[in-house]
This record gives sequence, structure tokens and C-alpha cells, in this order.
Amino acid sequence: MVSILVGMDLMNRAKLDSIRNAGPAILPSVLNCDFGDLMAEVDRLRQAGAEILHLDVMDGHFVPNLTFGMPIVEGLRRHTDMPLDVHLMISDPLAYAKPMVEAGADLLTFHIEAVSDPVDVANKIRDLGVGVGVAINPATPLSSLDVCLGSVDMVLVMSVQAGFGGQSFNPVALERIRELRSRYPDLLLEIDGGINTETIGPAREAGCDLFVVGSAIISSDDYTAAVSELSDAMMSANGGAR
Ligand SMILES: O=C(CO)[C@H](O)[C@H](O)COP(=O)(O)O
Ligand SMILES: [Co+2]
Repeated sequence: MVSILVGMDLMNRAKLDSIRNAGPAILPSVLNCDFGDLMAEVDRLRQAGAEILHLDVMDGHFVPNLTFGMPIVEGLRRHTDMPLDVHLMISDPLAYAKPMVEAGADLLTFHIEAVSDPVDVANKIRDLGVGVGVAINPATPLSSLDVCLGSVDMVLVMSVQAGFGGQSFNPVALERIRELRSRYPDLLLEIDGGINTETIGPAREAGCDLFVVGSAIISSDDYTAAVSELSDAMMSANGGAR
């Protein structure tokens, strides 16, 4: 069991490096895809050029929506070698961190609003051998992250209130990305919510590395065209804020 866990840790850390080196990158969220055809949806996203998957785990308690847990993550893990970026919108991230890592998560992100001791949560997730991220909702003061920024690999700046796909982009996220980028030049920054061809460029100009996109891809009839248009908008923006 120990050697299996050690092997899993090495694999997960390698995937974390590939996430870190992928930026700037588009991470499709499967939140609004056809769950009756999930693996084919993942194949379509992969063929469209996606290299990392973003998985939105919601518990119906921290957010008023319920999605999926370890069995789906584990099924996706067996189906694809893409790194799995798991966004935990749950009230008790530590209760599910180890099962999520065993299911195949490569990067586990908890919400700052959900925990009382973010350093302890970050350290315990890191001890599982995966990358650790902290997410912040638009209404939460950015200063609440200060205590744990030295303990995480990534900050996920929410550009919508966590809970649902298809919401409108909140530009407060751009100010936050700018501020975090200027204070922490090497910190991995991800943005999530309402990212489309209009918002991805400004987010990159603000200094963001990873761009989660749900409905702007999934609502398209042609995932390849959607990813290509997003990628063009992302790459033509000036990422020099970094
Ligand atoms: O974390 C999320 C919602 O809480 C989703 O990742 C996000 O909303 C993606 O969907 P969209 O691009 O449609 O906003
Ligand atoms: Co998300």
C-alpha cells in the first residue's frame, strides 16, 4: 500500500508540473456537459486541444448545487491521462481530500470561505502529494488569502460566485489577478467563471496563467472551433503583466 501511494504521489507531482508548465492554458470545465455521454465529451474536449480538465465538485451545502464526487473523478482518471484540476466547492475539504487524491486528482483547490485554518488544510493536502490551490469568491476580501499564500501552489480567483456555470463575468477578478501577480510574480493564478472570447484576453493581460472555461465551450456545436477562438483571444493578449 505504501509503495502504491508513493508511486501515486510521484505521478501526481509530475502532473502538477505539467499544469504549471502549461500556462497560459485553457482548462475546460465539464460542469455543463452531457453527463450521459461524459467520456465522449472528454474525448471531444481532448481532440479540441484541451490539455487539462477542470472538475467542479459541489456538495449542496457550501454552494446550493450538487455535482459529483470520487466515482466520477476515478472514472475520468481511468479514461484520460489529462491532469485533473479538482475545484472543491465543499464545506469540509479535508474530509474528502485523501479520497479525491486516491481517485486521481492532481491539483486540489479548496475555498478560503470554507475553512477556519487554511494553512493547516493546505499543508494536509500537500502532504497527500498533490498540488494545492486556494479559491476565493468575488465578495471575500483578498486579504483573507494572505495567511496561506506561502502554503499553496495556486490561487483560483473566482470571477463568478461559486456554484453554477453560465454566470456573467465579474471584473473584480481582474483587479485581483493584477494585485496578486504584482505581489507574487511566480504564483500560479487561475481564473474561473464567465470566461469567453471577450474576457479571456483581459484576464491574461492582468497576469493570469490558467483559464477555466465551461459554457463558452460546452454550449458550442464545435468544441474545436470554440477552443481555437479562445486560444487566439488568449494568445493575442499581452501577457506581459507577469
Ligand atoms: O466553478 C465553477 C462554478 O462555480 C465553474 O468552473 C465555472 O462556472 C465554469 O463555468 P462557466 O465558464 O460557464 O462560468
Ligand atoms: Co470551477
